[in-house]
Amino acid sequence: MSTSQIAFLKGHGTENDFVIVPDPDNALDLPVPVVARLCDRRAGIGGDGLLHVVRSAAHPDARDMADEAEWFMDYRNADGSVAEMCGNGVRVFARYLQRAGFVADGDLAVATRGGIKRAHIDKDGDITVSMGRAVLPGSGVTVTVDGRSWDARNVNMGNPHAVAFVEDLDHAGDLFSVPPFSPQSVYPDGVNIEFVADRGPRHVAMRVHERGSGETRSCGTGACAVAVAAARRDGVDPAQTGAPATYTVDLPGGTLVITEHPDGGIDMTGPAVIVAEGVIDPSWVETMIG
Ligand SMILES: N[C@@H](CCC[C@H](N)C(=O)O)C(=O)O
Repeated sequence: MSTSQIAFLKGHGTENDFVIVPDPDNALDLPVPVVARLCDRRAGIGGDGLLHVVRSAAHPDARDMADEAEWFMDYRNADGSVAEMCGNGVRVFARYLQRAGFVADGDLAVATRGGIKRAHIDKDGDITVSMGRAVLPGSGVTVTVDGRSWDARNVNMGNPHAVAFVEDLDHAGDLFSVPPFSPQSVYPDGVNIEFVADRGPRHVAMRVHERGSGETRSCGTGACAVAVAAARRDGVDPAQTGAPATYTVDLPGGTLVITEHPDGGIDMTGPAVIVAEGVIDPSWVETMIG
């Protein structure tokens, strides 16, 4: 990482919070320990993840998307690991670009490791992201927390999820102290785990334990996985009925509205807020990289 002044912002989407590091030319090296320290809530700035904002043409993982999407969301989890996609992250990323004057209100394409995602930005309102289709591999999985196990649905939203329906969200126990377990063979690269309880017709509540971040107050890809799993459990499949299905998903940090369309495409709508901006102390970075 260059040790000249490095700007950052802090933002969140339904309280899934991110350190945002604008770096259009991809000039910064962000090794795992530096990302982990920036996301550290006591020794760093603090966040569930980091959004490295880079022009697609300047990043090897996004160059082939540059014609369609000028900006690449280089997403990292709080432990510094790379993830394919972050739904709340795309909304906050779009809000940053709008606020910085890089894009106007309206429609925007964002390159991610999970492909190009299209966002629609209302000036001061919510942001809708077209998240693509869910893949539901047939295999059932088991989620175990603190000695208790639940059958779960395997759902891939570009990143892996295991969705378990529970009677009471408190049954998930203290996810902070006892990370949920799922079979390694099904998820060799780890998994995000959602616990879901019914709240009403097409209305659910969830808690999530995120790969690379622990329990967070919201997860956009997780909410999409939950909505699709709940729909199939309810016997609802827009591909069969030809009608879109909308589920309201309550999370500890807010509410997301998820619509699955007959072509399988999933839209996620929710807020995105920038709360602060500042400069990272270059001498602090030097102590990390020696
Ligand atoms: N919070 C995100 C998901 C972030 C990535 C995830 N932890 C993973 O490793 O797959 C969201 O809003 O989707």
